[in-house]
Amino acid sequence: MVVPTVYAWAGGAPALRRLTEVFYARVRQDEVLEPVFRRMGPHHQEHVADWLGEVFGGPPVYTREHGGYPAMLSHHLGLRITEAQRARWAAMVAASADEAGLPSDPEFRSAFVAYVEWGTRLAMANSAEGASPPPAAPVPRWGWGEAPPYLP
Ligand code: HEM
Repeated sequence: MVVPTVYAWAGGAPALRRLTEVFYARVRQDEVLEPVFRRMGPHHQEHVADWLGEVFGGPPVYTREHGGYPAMLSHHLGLRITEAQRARWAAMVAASADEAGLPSDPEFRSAFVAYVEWGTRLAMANSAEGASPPPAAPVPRWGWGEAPPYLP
């Protein structure tokens, strides 16, 4: 049996759209994150959903329509994300996954939070003063890691 992508397991694009809708509604109410995202554009949450979809093995929509890795990187350069902001982002997206009805099985959540830990730490490092990350690279593709779903 073929193991599905994390993207398909999550519920595909509609599930990730629900996730970022819930997440950014919370961000707007959050004293730590609201100032960071005050000037986000009207399509920010859809673009982040498209990024996540591509990372988790879905179609390369972010690369095709929003500029791929170089664009994603450029949005974080110079933001000077603090550890408090990063940690809040990570905790809030995990909590939003519950409210958005993403799968709650151990395998999915393990893969999901592993990417979120990795991605938020990278975003923070790239956003630091004087950071010089590679300007071009492929979009990461995140799989199941050590614990894929058991499909007999
Ligand atoms: C896994 C972690 C993360 C992912 C997947 C992610 C994803 C993205 C993407 C795809 C964009 C560009 C949206 C577009 O094309 O319009 C973006 C922009 C942005 N991100 Fe992140 N991000 C992450 C972590 C963070 C963290 C931890 C912060 C701050 C606490 C942050 C703050 C921002 C801000 C403020 C923008 C908009 C900047 C602008 O308007 O140019 N991000 N993010």
